[in-house]
Amino acid sequence: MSGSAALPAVSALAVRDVGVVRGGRRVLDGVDFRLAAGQAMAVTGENGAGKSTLLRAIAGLVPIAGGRVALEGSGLDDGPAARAMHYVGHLDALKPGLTVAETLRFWACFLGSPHDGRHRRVEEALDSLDLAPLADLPAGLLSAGQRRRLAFARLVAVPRPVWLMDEPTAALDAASAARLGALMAGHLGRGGIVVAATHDNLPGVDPLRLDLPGDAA
Ligand SMILES: Nc1ncnc2c1ncn2[C@@H]1O[C@H](COP(=O)(O)OP(=O)(O)OP(=O)(O)O)[C@@H](O)[C@H]1O
Repeated sequence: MSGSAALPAVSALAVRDVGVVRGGRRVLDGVDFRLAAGQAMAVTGENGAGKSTLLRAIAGLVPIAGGRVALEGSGLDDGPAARAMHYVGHLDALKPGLTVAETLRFWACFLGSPHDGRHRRVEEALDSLDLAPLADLPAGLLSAGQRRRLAFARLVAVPRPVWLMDEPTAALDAASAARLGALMAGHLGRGGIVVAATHDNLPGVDPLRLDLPGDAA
């Protein structure tokens, strides 16, 4: 397994008493946890409990109505720090006309640092998610599971310490889920942090658990 890049330092992700209001309704209330470098959290709860909302709030994609999100030890701990995080949601934002390799090159250039060996990282990303045989295929022709693998390849192409993953194993077959598990385990081993909303187990990872109540109202 590849993806051996050193990560920018983050000693912990602290989510302190976070609340979120959506559509005039309180969806999350008093969510509070801290993950140290190397730790993973599986966020569970019934449909509508707020799992996706929590990930998006941590990523700074939806406003929080109270509390705070901090990346300790990074110098970025005053509020959400998007450039230290990857958010991989349900909808894989892929341009259908770009090939798999072009997509990864675009991400590496657009999101990565100019000094972090972009070309090598793109090769690593193709390899890590078994995408090399699909490198020249337009993203619009990929199957659901292949699209998902391409979305996760971004995590390798652009190293960031915090991975926020919404239903990461959805649409993945057993072999791809195992690859993803190995990728997550490697990330944690290098001091990364993972928060995953999931109804399933996370293969190869033994996460802490946060079960959101069904109705925070
Ligand atoms: N843009 C929005 N505007 C208003 N309400 C929203 C919006 N997005 C989500 N919600 C509401 O927020 C609540 C939490 O939704 P969320 O998608 O976070 O749940 P979830 O736990 O991820 O669900 P699932 O398991 O079905 O994916 C739901 O009641 C949903 O209707």
